[in-house]
Amino acid sequence: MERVVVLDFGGQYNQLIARRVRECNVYCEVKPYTTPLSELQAMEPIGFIFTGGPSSVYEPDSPQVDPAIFSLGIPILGICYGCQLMAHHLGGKVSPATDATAREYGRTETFFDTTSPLFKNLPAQSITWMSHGDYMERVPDGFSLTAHSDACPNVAIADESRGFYGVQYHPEVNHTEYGVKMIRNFLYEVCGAHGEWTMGDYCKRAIAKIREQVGSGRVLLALSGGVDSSVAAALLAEAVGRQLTCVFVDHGLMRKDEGDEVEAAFSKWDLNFIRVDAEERFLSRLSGVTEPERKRKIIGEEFIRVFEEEAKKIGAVDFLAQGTIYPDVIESGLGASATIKSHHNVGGLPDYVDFKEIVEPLRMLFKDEVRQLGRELGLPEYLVSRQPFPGPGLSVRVIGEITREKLDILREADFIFRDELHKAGADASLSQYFAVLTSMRSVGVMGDGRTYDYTLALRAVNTSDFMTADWARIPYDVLDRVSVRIVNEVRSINRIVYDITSKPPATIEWE
Ligand SMILES: Nc1ncnc2c1ncn2[C@@H]1O[C@H](COP(=O)(O)OP(=O)(O)OP(=O)(O)O)[C@@H](O)[C@H]1O
Ligand SMILES: O=c1[nH]c(=O)c2[nH+]cn([C@@H]3O[C@H](COP(=O)(O)O)[C@@H](O)[C@H]3O)c2[nH]1
Ligand SMILES: NC(=O)CC[C@H](N)C(=O)O
Ligand SMILES: [Mg+2]
Repeated sequence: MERVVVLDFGGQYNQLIARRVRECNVYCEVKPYTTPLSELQAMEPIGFIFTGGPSSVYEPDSPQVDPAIFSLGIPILGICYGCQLMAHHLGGKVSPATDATAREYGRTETFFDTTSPLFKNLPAQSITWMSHGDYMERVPDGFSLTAHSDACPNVAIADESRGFYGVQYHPEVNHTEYGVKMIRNFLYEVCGAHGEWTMGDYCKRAIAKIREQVGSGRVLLALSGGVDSSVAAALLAEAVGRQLTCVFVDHGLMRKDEGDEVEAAFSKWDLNFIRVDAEERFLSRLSGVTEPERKRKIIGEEFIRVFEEEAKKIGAVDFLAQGTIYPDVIESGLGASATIKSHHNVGGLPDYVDFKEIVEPLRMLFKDEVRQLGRELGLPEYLVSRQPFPGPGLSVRVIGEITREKLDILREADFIFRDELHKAGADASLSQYFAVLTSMRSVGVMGDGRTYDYTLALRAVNTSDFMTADWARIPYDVLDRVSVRIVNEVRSINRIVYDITSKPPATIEWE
């Protein structure tokens, strides 16, 4: 299948670049810039995209590429740092911009040479989104200038004969008006893509691949009832039928009534389904643990131990399947980006796992692609469009030490928040919403008496990719109803706050 390799230099929007390419029906993968050239070549890409990144190419330890990449005859699109890197390697000069020259952040009116393949059929003037402090002082030989802004003469460069294109702005972000069209032009006009990446095709290929990997073996799927593992269940059931057993672990960190709801939903499917009550063992291992990464690692390990035990009971299970998706892999610290959180199913996995092989049929898909695949497989819309719920569950929503009592308080409060949002018809437009027990106490007054109780935080965000997010503007009267109900109906909470931070700088979950 035709593919593009996105070479990661540590930019914030790298996942977005990959998503945009896939939206244009071309498959792509993100690889760290340190990947050996031979490995990149073996992937037989039709094009490379070099991402942005925080470094400056002229610094001694800045990320570099094997210069031989420029002799492969494969087109390259460089974005920001990636553009500067290309210029630097091919004989141009990159320098820090002084105020007088071209340091640009944010929306920028930009002027394009529409005879360039990258800007074909686009307006000659539009808004781009910039974020750079360096600029190309000298453009390499063989390159022409194909865009400029008022502040900067060198906004885009091109060497059509070699298929090398560089842009100083970020075409992948929504603020760049025609960004996706420019990426599409690179793929179709420059790399000669045919657009082979569609969900229907992916579904067929994934089923064939699972059959080939698993043969007549038995598979245990870790099923949470969330979107990813439910889609994985449908896909695996299609591929290997009764060779599949789905194991749902009730770790005592679920939301109110969730365990029973998952069991009820999946008992109706034509599946081998097992619910394991593991509350006691998870809570006892988490007792006294306060550090978020430590909690995540414990949960990741305990999950695997439960799966191993269940596999022994079934007998002759060689394969452990999980609903891991691409952002789980990327966010767990692949490549040049920093590890923000260890996802229990990737970075949180213990060193030793007693299964012959792991099956992760969604490992290369983004969330919206998983939802699309679910629809392709005929899953009901309510299941496919649900808000995500993290594997470590409420353990990352009780700050610090987890106790049964705190979990119960949080479950009740979280239920009221979700219930009121649903009644107000506000839930469908939110990407994710939940309550957090901060474990902080403060003084209040109730029934003329002094209280010294917990502060609860409410969080609701909108996002398309969960990599960046904005806090949701929930109407005040809805927040008011939630607040009144929680302080009245849930004991031990006397103060409620609403989280108004975006991601970045915060993350969606509090731990
Ligand atoms: N309680 C659980 N029991 C069994 N497996 C689980 C449980 N929680 C998580 N997993 C496994 O870990 C994977 C990652 O969890 P994650 O929450 O990202 O996905 P999900 O629950 O399937 O979907 P969603 O992101 O929509 O919640 C799941 O796909 C599943 O394989
Ligand atoms: O399955 C999961 N295992 C985890 O360990 C995990 N941590 C965060 N999340 C979910 O990922 C999205 C981004 O979350 P953050 O902004 O908090 O990193 C949000 O949707 C979070 O709910 C997880 N999902
Ligand atoms: N966003 C980026 O890739 C920034 C690249 C480079 N460090 C600059 O500031 O110009
Ligand atoms: Mg989940």
